[in-house]
Amino acid sequence: MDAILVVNAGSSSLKFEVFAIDGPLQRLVEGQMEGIGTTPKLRASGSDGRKLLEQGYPAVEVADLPGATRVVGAWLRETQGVSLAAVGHRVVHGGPDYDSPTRLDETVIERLERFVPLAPLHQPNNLAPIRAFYQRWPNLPQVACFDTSFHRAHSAVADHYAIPQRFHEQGVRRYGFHGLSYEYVSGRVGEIAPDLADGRVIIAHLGSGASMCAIQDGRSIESSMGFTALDGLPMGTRCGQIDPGVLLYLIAQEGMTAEQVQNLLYRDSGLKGLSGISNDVRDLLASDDPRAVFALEYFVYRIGLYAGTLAAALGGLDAFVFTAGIGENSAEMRARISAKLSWLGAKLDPAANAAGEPLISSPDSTIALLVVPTDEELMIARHTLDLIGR
Ligand SMILES: Nc1ncnc2c1ncn2[C@@H]1O[C@H](COP(=O)(O)OP(=O)(O)O)[C@@H](O)[C@H]1O
Ligand SMILES: CC(=O)OP(=O)(O)O
Ligand SMILES: [Mg+2]
Repeated sequence: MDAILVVNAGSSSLKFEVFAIDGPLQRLVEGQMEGIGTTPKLRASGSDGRKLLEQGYPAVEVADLPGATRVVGAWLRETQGVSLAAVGHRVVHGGPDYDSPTRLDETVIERLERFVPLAPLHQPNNLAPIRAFYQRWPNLPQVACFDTSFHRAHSAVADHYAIPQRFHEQGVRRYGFHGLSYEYVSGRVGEIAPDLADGRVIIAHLGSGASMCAIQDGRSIESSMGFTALDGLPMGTRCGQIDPGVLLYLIAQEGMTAEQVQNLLYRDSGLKGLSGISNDVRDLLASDDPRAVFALEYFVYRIGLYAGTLAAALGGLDAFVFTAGIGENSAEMRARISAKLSWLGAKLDPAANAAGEPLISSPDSTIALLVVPTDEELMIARHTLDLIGR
């Protein structure tokens, strides 16, 4: 059977999904290789949730992402009887050049390498399986789908920092991320509530990485994230918006190196840094430690601030949409965030919120509140299929 493999590679895991393309796109398998380089374990399940595999591997066999790619590729071919027509990859940074999904070749891969410093936590991991597939199966079509593409039509004022223009020309721009998620969710909003398709909508992608996007007429006009996926909301381990003067202080007064600052801001900050307990909202909700309480209060407060900013960019607001791990699964967090939006006329329907229904606002709310599960992988599969002309 002809299929598309979708790959989303992180720092210690390789997530993948397989879609049949013989008829309409149909999800067949989803899985991930976790614990790469330490205690590798491959799990996979069918689209009905049925477990297909759970197997450990020696660390030497799956020492890195290329190793994980080979093991996953072999397992799919040998046991799942799929013949891959193409591989679609999530690539976090497309820089200034790539405003749409792109067929990968040597030249494109080389260009994407240049954006590694712009997304040090994501880009090298995204590129490793691309290279591994390219070496092993050079004729297999591969497509890069970028987190940044959906935001590339931002106005010049939204795309700039107030530093000399030459930096903008070098690529120091406010890109925005999570674009595949926003593209999918905004499409779903138009299906669920057609009157919102040309409305003013804020989508809050609240996962371990978190950002918010202002959408007008189905297009992104502003994002809480900028040059890198560090900006905007505080996240599991990332700081979010910070005065650049703090960085100068860390370097000049604390004598920190660039690498130390990078680790501090990407890995030891956010909810983890504030609470000293966990980066996981579930742990913080379950804790009565005042630091856990404070970290969540801070998170909700900052989401409220960005709602104001993005509503200003939109010149008003018709809907606020929750998505990703926290947004889809935590009624408690949705309730706390919605309370911060009451000045915008938001009123929650507690029963609908508890049920996680798509529409969770009450009839007298002046803005619609929605919960829309994201599906970045389906978006990648669709783009990949389009690009290989099937
Ligand atoms: N029931 C829940 N309540 C609160 N937070 C949750 C719940 N389920 C998942 N999360 C949060 O979602 C985060 C992961 O979101 P997800 O969108 O899967 O992130 P990513 O794809 O970036 O790894 C976890 O860190 C966790 O904090
Ligand atoms: C861009 C980004 O933050 O991605 P993730 O949420 O997957 O970390
Ligand atoms: Mg995610």
